[in-house]
Amino acid sequence: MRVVAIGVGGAGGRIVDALHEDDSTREASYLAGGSVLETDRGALAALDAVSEEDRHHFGHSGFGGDADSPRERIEALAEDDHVEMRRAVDSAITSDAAAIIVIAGVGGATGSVIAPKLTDALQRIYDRPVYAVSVLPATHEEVPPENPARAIAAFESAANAQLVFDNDAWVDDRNDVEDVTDGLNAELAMRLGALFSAGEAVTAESVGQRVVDASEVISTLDEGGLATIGFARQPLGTDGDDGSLLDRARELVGMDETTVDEVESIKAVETTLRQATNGRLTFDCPRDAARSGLLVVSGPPEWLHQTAVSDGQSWLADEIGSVQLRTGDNPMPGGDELTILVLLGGIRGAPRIKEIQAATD
Ligand SMILES: Nc1nc2c(ncn2[C@@H]2O[C@H](COP(=O)(O)OP(=O)(O)OP(=O)(O)O)[C@@H](O)[C@H]2O)c(=O)[nH]1
Repeated sequence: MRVVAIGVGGAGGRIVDALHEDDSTREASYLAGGSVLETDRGALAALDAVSEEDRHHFGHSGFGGDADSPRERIEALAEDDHVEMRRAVDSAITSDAAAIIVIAGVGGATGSVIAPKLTDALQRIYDRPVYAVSVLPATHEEVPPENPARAIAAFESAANAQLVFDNDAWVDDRNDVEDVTDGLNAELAMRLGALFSAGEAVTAESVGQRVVDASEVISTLDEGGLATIGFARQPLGTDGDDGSLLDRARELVGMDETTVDEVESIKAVETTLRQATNGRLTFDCPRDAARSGLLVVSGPPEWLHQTAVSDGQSWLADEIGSVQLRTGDNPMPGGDELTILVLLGGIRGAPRIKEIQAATD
């Protein structure tokens, strides 16, 4: 599924940069374009992969200079420059993109004010879904509580859904977020990349038996609310001293290079799926809070036995208690790992969000 990524503010810009990096490592590109809007010239200049023409500085109108808080200043700027901002990103939005994603750290003033307004403006013009990627601040950061609270609420009405990344789940409270942003952004970009590149097959051999196309991702996110991504990988090439899983599986079937035993495949999918679902999600929430789900199993075609995939689907359906579960496989000919991506959508009433909203009461 091809997407255009629009980053707003410091976090938004760096995450678009990381998506470009991730996209360049994939066999089939999912990033149709990337654009960044930022008030801080230094942060714009520090980006690597975003082209010069896709970096847009705003805030030069001088409005908001006498505002009481950074948030009020950005609100005044947004009022003055909103048409200019929307036009600035228009050129990145190409017709081959099935969706637009607007990315921001919602703890800051720029991201929390501008990104929901931009989402609303894009939603009015383009006839394709506009998703927010909201990065929540870690609890040990000192951010004005109204920034995340108001941004989450504004995205709820402006975006088709919010894919959430919670820094709190990923940053140790002894660390400053700014010291670990490269790792956080690479992780988020890898998970978004795994979601959007599923189904972007490059060869006939890599077309799955149950292909995940753009409409499956869109339908999963159609439940609105929040979404979170789980991910796990299992190397098939090395398995400690016992020889590789791949080798052992091939031995079981008489050294046939292209066949993998069904039982071995079922076990590998099950273990990896449990890690993806019960391990760290981009945003932690009770698994049964989801109203929709998407399971994507990727790996060498000989490992993607239909029984293994459908057993995995049954396990996940039980775990999340959702009837709206879509499943697909994504064959990677010649690959040496099995990866599982779980997208949970339609999440509402998550404890972490209630906490953020309560902080402003
Ligand atoms: N995951 C991640 N989080 C970040 C990154 N940079 C900042 N953050 C988070 O996002 C919040 C907002 O920071 P920025 O994006 O720099 O702020 P901004 O939107 O530019 O807004 P102002 O600088 O306040 O005008 C911070 O409080 C952090 O929680 C990043 O590169 N990755």
